[in-house]
Amino acid sequence: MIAMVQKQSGDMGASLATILFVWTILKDHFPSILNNYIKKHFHKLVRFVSPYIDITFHEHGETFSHNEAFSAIKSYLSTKASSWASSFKADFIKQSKSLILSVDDHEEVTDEFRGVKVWWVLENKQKHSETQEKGKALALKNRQRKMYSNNPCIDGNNWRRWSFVYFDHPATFDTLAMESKKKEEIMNDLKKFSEAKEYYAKIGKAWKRGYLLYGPPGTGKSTMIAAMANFLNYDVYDLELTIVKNNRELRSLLITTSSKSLIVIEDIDCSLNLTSQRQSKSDSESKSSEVTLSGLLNFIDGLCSASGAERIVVFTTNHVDKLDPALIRRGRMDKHIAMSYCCFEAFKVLAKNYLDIDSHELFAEIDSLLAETNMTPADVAENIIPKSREEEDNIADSCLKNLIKALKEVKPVKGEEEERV
Ligand SMILES: Nc1ncnc2c1ncn2[C@@H]1O[C@H](COP(=O)(O)OP(=O)(O)OP(=O)(O)O)[C@@H](O)[C@H]1O
Ligand SMILES: [Mg+2]
Repeated sequence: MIAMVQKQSGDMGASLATILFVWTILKDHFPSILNNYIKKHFHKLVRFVSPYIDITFHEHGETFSHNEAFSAIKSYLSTKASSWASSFKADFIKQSKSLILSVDDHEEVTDEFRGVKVWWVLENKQKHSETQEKGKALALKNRQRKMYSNNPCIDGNNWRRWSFVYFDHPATFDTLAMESKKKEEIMNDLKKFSEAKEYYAKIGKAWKRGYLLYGPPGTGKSTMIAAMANFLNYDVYDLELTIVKNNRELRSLLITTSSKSLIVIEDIDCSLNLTSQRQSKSDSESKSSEVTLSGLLNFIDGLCSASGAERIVVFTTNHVDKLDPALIRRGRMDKHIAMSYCCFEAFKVLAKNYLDIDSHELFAEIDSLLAETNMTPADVAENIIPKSREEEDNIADSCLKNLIKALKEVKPVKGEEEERV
């Protein structure tokens, strides 16, 4: 919003007209370098003789906060505008229950304040707001992210629900050992989710997505969570259910999580033994924790519907078959991801990470050994880490030989053809 206030009148206005006239002639007849030079001084001159003062009121302040002055002017002008302007915008203003009419973009409203003439113009500076949006996104990207863990509730009044450390996990999808097709699918899914604010609002669903990561220990479930958080630039809330006493506490913890966060419940099967059998147990048997499956599900379902905040809920388990079907049904856990033993493609990611090699003469042998062996990426990684200083001369060679030896020691699991990572 720009207010042009009349400073002086008479001669000054005439001088400005003359300067503008001369400027038009100069512009057409001088080369661009000279043109720039004249331009600089021309603006100084115009400012000096101009009979007006321009005052700009931005809608948002430097810190992207809303400028109260802007709203006040908007309301003030709505009373004036009706007699001057012919094109209006109608909207709500904070703390006002009724609809406010305001001047449309570029529409001018003339006003007089203590004998001084003021022209008000609403200017929609698209570029400026784009810059603000970009600035906001950059600030969000560069903020230091946090990893929270919940504290037990000892004194209800002074309960510090979450403690945090700065989140600085190096895992990314690049370093995650997994088939590239599968990785891409997950990345696309995450990206789609993070850009779907309007879609969730349209269908009236809470802006959240549930992931279930399952697989044997050491297959990269926790590593995947770190990669997801890094990919999305989210905070992580590591929710330890075993120290949550009841549903009330659980709710209180969940509603204090912030937007753009991953809420993680690791080893969901062990956390509370939330299985069908558990539900049928009597209250006395399950009083160590009163968090119930239905409580957990309700909060997860209702989570963020009030605030419209963006959250991803991740459960991990080593035993997917032990989980209550209600907990993992589609719609609740939207995506089920099997994390499994190391395949050759996953091994190549690890070889690149740990040894910085893309190929090696021993790769073919490793390929066929991995195809008939169940070894986790954690074990593969452990075997290709250089163990001693002597290995430094030919690190890749000796580390790959270590791995081959270890693979040969692991008995092939016949008939148990599990899906590989
Ligand atoms: N898919 C993988 N990609 C890269 N590194 C991995 C992968 N899987 C395991 N690792 C390595 O092994 C270590 C252990 O893996 P991680 O903690 O992610 O396994 P997990 O599946 O969460 O195991 P658990 O079920 O015991 O919690 C990691 O720190 C990482 O170095
Ligand atoms: Mg883990």
